[in-house]
Amino acid sequence: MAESLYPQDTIAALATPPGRGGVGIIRVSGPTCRAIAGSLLGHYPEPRRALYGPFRGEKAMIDEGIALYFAGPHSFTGEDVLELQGHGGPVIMDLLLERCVQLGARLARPGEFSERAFLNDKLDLAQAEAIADLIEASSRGAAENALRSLQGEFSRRVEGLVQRLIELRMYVEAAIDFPEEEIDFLADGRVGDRLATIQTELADVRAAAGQGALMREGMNVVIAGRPNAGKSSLLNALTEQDTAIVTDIEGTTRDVLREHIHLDGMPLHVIDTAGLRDTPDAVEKIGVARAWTEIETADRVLLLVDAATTDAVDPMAIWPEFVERLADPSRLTLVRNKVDTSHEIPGLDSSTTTPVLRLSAKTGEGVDNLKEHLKAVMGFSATTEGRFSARRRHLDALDRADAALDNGAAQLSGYGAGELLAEDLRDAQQALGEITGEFSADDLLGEIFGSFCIGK
Ligand SMILES: Nc1nc2c(c(=O)[nH]1)N(C=O)[C@@H](CNc1ccc(C(=O)N[C@@H](CCC(=O)O)C(=O)O)cc1)CN2
Ligand SMILES: Nc1nc2c(ncn2[C@@H]2O[C@H](COP(=O)(O)OP(=O)(O)OP(=O)(O)O)[C@@H](O)[C@H]2O)c(=O)[nH]1
Ligand SMILES: [Mg+2]
Repeated sequence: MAESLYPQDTIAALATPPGRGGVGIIRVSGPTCRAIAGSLLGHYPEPRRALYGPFRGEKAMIDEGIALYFAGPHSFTGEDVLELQGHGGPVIMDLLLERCVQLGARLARPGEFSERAFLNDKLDLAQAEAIADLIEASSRGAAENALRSLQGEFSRRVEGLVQRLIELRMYVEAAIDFPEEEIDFLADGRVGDRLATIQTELADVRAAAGQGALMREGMNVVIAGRPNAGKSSLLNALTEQDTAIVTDIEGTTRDVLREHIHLDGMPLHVIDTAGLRDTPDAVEKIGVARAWTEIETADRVLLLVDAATTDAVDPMAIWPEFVERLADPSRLTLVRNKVDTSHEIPGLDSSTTTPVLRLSAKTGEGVDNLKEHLKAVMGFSATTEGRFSARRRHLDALDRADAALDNGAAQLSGYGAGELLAEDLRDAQQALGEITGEFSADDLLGEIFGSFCIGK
């Protein structure tokens, strides 16, 4: 039986997607696995050896399938694990699961297998999250990144940083504790040098994690503007599909439309909105309010104007109220549409404060320039080297570690306060430890694993 730090009951769940499939797998983990296997199969299975035979129900045979047994701790969860690979029909799977429950298992919560693997030190938290990211990956690039994180690429880099921080803390704390040794560590450039090295490495990890999070989550781009500017036409041009209704009637689009595309593997969520105007129409009013909600939360806002209506390239000159309502105008790109009629040269003009893109949603000229521009503003680079998947939670932790180190560096150069430096180093270490789950609150674990699918 598994020697688990956390003695647990036995859990069971369908590991394959619900519905019909060639094969369906029920996974069971916990101390009663062996007994369940004995009752179901008629004898105890040998670990890690596929066993073909009948799965017995209480009275009648349930299925003829393959059983796989892993004796803890050499299993995915670190506990005893039994897999029942049967014919993939919902009735058979239900009967098998019900039988496991009769024999002492309970139904697993979402993510509970991975949670046990984490609690039994089979995976750290970043690796466990990478499993979910791998399953949810929406592009090859995202899947490759998740696999690298699962294999420990991200964790190793974080742990490397933690190791260096520990060494530096020991040095600084020794100097505080034994002032009589007269290690004037503040004058001693080594502390500053080591701190700077850690900061550089942290900056590298942050950049890589930022790319990883971008590949996982993508960016929200909202197309906004007056009625008839060509917003829905641009959505269709970007997705290369006839998704949105396009007419020359103002107020055609009322609902928010969302489409998902990829730019070199980066997910792009393109959002078409109702044309912004004051209107007595109750339905259109709601559409305009929804458009604003999207504009306020987008990563990037494309303010689309019909180039025939204005020569201006400064959004403040075109529509000051719009710019003022944006919380952060640096998210804005001005798109001058319909260059096929205005005869402007399509492409990006970044000589202005707000970047200006000229294109024609109708002919498609300039649309590729827009795609390049979107990748560039998100800092997306197409190299895959050294990349790994990361989540917002990880970026937050890296940001906090970075802020603590910045503080520490200021203490060192400004006041020479060793105690305060030591505290900042500890804070940085703590923040990094949250990534791998070395320090983690129960509610955080609940939140992370609760978002996994059942059977994972
Ligand atoms: N049938 C099946 N396929 C699967 C899984 C599974 O649980 N069952 N996995 C589930 O996600 C993934 C594979 N992950 C696994 C990870 C560790 C171990 C395991 O037995 N580890 C032991 C032995 C390691 C070894 O022999 O090198 C250990 O860590 O001690 C098994 C599956 C994908 N494919
Ligand atoms: N010549 C030309 N016409 C365009 C271009 N883009 C859109 N149009 C036309 O402009 C009109 C309005 O286009 P839509 O895409 O429906 O505009 P919209 O901004 O979504 O309009 P609302 O949904 O009403 O807010 C249609 O007749 C389009 O064919 C373009 O690049 N060139
Ligand atoms: Mg529209």
